[in-house]
Amino acid sequence: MGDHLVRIENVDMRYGGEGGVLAVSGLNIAVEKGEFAAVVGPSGCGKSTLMRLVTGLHIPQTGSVVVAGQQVTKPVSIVGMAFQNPTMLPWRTTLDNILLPLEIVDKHRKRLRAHKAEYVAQAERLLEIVGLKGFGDKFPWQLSGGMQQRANLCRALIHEPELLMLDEPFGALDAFTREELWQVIRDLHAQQDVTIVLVTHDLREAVYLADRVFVMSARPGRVLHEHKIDFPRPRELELMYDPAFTKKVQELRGEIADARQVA
Ligand SMILES: Nc1ncnc2c1ncn2[C@@H]1O[C@H](COP(=O)(O)OP(=O)(O)OP(=O)(O)O)[C@@H](O)[C@H]1O
Repeated sequence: MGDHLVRIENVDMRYGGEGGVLAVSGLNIAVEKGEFAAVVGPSGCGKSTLMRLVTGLHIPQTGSVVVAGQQVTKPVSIVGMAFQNPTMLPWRTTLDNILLPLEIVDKHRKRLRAHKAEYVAQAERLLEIVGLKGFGDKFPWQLSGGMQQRANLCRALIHEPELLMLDEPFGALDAFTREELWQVIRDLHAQQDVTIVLVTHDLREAVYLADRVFVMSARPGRVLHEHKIDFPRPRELELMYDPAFTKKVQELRGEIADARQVA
């Protein structure tokens, strides 16, 4: 069914060679093109390992990882990534930080030289979507934590990746800023034609943003439950007061509590 951008089948991933830590085992995950998927689970269940598998930073010992129809055997260039702590270079302006991935990826480097104005316009368009219009010439240290995370999202999207992987990107922010950024990422997803996989501990975040939520078991991680989240879009923050929303969050909380007990 559907057209899968990410398909993980029967994957085992062990750290430190034979006899090492089995991080995930029998992992199966399929994410459709254009979908917003969230992955939740107990601490240490292998969520970050999953990110590394999809981006090709780890190659599994068993099973297969296919992204955009290609078996993953090395780092994947159609992926954008954003992590909890944005690492902006302090000596570069925000705009130049956003353009950085283009200087690193071979394919874009030549294009960047020839079409700089186009890419600058694209960066400015992204800055506008995330609410940072006019901040491109500021240095990262002149921005608040939430603003840096907004810029970080622009940087992850500048090369127009088909897939955006987000590893707890809002974890370090206060509750209000986090909610603001949920709306930013919701709008980016709606406007950019990008598939998103979000790894998070925050169940409200998962249910508010995602079309599909995967619940992982304790280590070795595998998917215990998969939920389709059907709340219509665009979703407003008020949705979180809806009894159906709370019910879904509680259902997930119960499943994770059970998964922890098995550990
Ligand atoms: N380089 C490594 N060497 C050995 N074990 C590792 C390594 N990286 C991760 N692990 C182990 O593999 C398991 C999964 O790690 P991973 O970082 O993927 O979990 P996680 O779900 O992201 O954790 P958390 O929820 O705490 O962020 C953990 O139990 C961890 O101890």
